[in-house]
Amino acid sequence: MKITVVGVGSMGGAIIKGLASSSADEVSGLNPTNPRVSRLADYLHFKLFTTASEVVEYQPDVVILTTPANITVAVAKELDGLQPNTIIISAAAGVRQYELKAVLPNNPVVTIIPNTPVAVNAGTIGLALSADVTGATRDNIIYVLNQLGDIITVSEDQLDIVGVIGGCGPAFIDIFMDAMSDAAVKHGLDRQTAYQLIASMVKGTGALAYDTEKSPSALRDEVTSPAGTTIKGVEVLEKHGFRFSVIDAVNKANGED
Ligand SMILES: NC(=O)C1=CN([C@@H]2O[C@H](COP(=O)(O)OP(=O)(O)OC[C@H]3O[C@@H](n4cnc5c(N)ncnc54)[C@H](OP(=O)(O)O)[C@@H]3O)[C@@H](O)[C@H]2O)C=CC1
Ligand SMILES: O=C(O)[C@@H]1CCC=N1
Repeated sequence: MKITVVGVGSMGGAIIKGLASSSADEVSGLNPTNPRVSRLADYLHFKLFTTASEVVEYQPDVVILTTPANITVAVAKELDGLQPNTIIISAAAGVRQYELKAVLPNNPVVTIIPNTPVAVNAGTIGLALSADVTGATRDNIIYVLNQLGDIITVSEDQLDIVGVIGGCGPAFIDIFMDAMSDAAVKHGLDRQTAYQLIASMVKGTGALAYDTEKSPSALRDEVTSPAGTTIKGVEVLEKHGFRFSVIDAVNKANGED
């Protein structure tokens, strides 16, 4: 399958890395001339276009839109010569299917919110299908996204909150990990050992929750030994409003004033 990623920035680059490492497909990118992107194309060996008309001429089977959200509809409009069965997968946060359908009326359109771990095929991808996406088209979308990580299928009106948790979530976890590494350094660990320790701990915590399907509170209870060390730390997190900070970060990222 020919897959073209339009907009090779943080997200587009992560998707290309994920597809390049696992895919038997022909992956390409479109980005205005930019040395950073040229270097990535050389490194990962993908075909790089610099104009929409080159992509139209190339006739990919799947186009993944990862351009800045505010220009994504205009970028999609430039692709209006694509063959009608080219699947459009938009990753632009907040851009609705009807807006893309208005400029590409003949193409199947779905919206996703992926996250940067797609680069290592461990992504979380919120997917909103549309009513006209069925059969082989739907199967091809699932085939492409499955290579990048877990697919969470939701209705389009749920995609914003799925995007905040799954898409913004890695940044929130990164801040937590960075703070933990400062604490580890304060208590004598070197920075590299701290990073390795924390990344492993977060990976394992996620894997345990995922595999056992236990609730986070049940898993926390298994760690907090009576009169032990963990509960002392939990008390401090509660005292400083850690939970409220997390809930309110999600509120604000989801557009609440
Ligand atoms: N970052 C993330 O974790 C996530 C991002 N998204 C979505 O992905 C999209 C991109 O975000 P992100 O990667 O963070 O942003 P970036 O700014 O890192 O990437 C945007 C890319 O688009 C390129 N670009 C600009 N104009 C055009 C154009 N006309 N045609 C083709 N490419 C163009 C830019 O090129 P140049 O730099 O050369 O100007 C840049 O490489 C957004 O819509 C965002 O909502 C969704 C989920 C998660
Ligand atoms: O910050 C953003 O707007 C994008 C969407 C989800 C994650 N990053």
